[in-house]
Amino acid sequence: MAARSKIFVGTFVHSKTLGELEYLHDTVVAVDGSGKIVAVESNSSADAVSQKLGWTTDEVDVTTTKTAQFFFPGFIDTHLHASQYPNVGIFGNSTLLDWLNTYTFPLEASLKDPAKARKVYSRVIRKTLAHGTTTAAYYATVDVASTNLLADLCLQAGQRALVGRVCMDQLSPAYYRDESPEAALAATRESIAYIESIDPGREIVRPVLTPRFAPSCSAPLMRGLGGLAKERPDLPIQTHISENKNEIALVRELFPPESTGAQDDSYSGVYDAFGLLTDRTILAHGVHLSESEAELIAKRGAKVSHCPCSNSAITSGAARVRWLLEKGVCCGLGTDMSGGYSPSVLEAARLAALVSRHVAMGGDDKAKLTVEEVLYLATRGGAEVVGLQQRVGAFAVGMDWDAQLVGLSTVDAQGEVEGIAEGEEDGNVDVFGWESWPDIVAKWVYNGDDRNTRKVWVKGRLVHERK
Ligand SMILES: Nc1nc2[nH]cnc2c(=O)[nH]1
Ligand SMILES: [Zn+2]
Repeated sequence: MAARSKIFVGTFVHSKTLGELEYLHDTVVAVDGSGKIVAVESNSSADAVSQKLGWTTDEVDVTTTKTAQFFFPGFIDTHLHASQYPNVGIFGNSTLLDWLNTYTFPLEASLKDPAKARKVYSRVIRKTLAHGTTTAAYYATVDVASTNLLADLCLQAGQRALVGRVCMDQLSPAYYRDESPEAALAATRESIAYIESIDPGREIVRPVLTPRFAPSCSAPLMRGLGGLAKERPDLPIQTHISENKNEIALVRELFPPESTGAQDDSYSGVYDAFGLLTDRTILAHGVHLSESEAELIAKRGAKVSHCPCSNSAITSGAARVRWLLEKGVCCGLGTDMSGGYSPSVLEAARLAALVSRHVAMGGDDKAKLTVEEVLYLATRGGAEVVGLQQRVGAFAVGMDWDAQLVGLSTVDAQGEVEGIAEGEEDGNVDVFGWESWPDIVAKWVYNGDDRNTRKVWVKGRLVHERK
């Protein structure tokens, strides 16, 4: 049975460009039973739009914003490890390579247990949806069955997702790696075939080629994955790059240019030599890229997932987002759980703003990212990073309704939060009534959290409602 049509009325905020948010007031957005936006009309009414579309009022659900509420596009988390969710906040004083061995590989390996995988994956999907993440680019684990389970659970919960089986055949403990390059490629094909079988139209879930990072993959595995990427030009690719200085030194040691045929000894050159640096490639981190690497990435059209929470938590460094953008590299935001401690893209946006200020304090004042810019990265930028810019990230006719209803609290004359009943929680972002809309949005970015994410839809389906 087709879903009911929906009409949304009130204030809508979304990115027009990197530097500009558009505020649409007294606006009506109509969404058909397939989840597509079929009308965006300002200064109109639900009745007028329904009539125009030939919809009768009793077949339409209407949702209207209240004071200090607005619709915002769902967030796109361009990089996170579903399998690492139980470890959020657990990283001590570690840095990347010891963090992987101490905390990460043991947990990921343990998700071979289907009951444990179900428990973790069900929760991470619920949690990220509750934070407004409507699209997630997930890494699962090496294990095919539990990777496929993650795709099943995303589809059931209605979270749009790229789901990747992690390819890794070297430099991790023997209990957690692919047995050979051939085994890794066969397992990857198996997982791709399964994910494509459960959602052949790629409406909600799709597979993604996932070489963990160069140090985890032998040259034959990288070559095989490059071949698969060529054979399947429709598949996205995700990996890590240039996150940590010891990691970069390791890549230089493992892949000297004479062994790969690369032009130089750069990290980006390694992926490029194996055919993995493409316009479908999502590169997480990119903290320590050189000028020539950024230029190569831009030339290939590969994208960067900026992960400020992770880069700060495991002391990887401060990625220069403005510099990447000016080089013409498309960027989005990643929570990188559990290198990052938070499941929230709003937190990633806030930290992107703060980290950019640290870059600015290092002497490059124009490095500072504005509220408008970090929200662009969280939505439209992220959509481009994962290759879904035609479908999600903004409100326009022809795009899918992937959205969140954001609600802040309003303060009455006595300084009390309005509309809070006895026993209910108090507001966390207070709106006094005299703020401009840009100020309201800035307050949300710097003080908001999942308490403000009142409802979330993916492709027109209500997938989360805050009780
Ligand atoms: N942050 C992060 N970096 C990585 N590099 C290789 N694997 C990982 C991972 O799981 N997390
Ligand atoms: Zn990661």
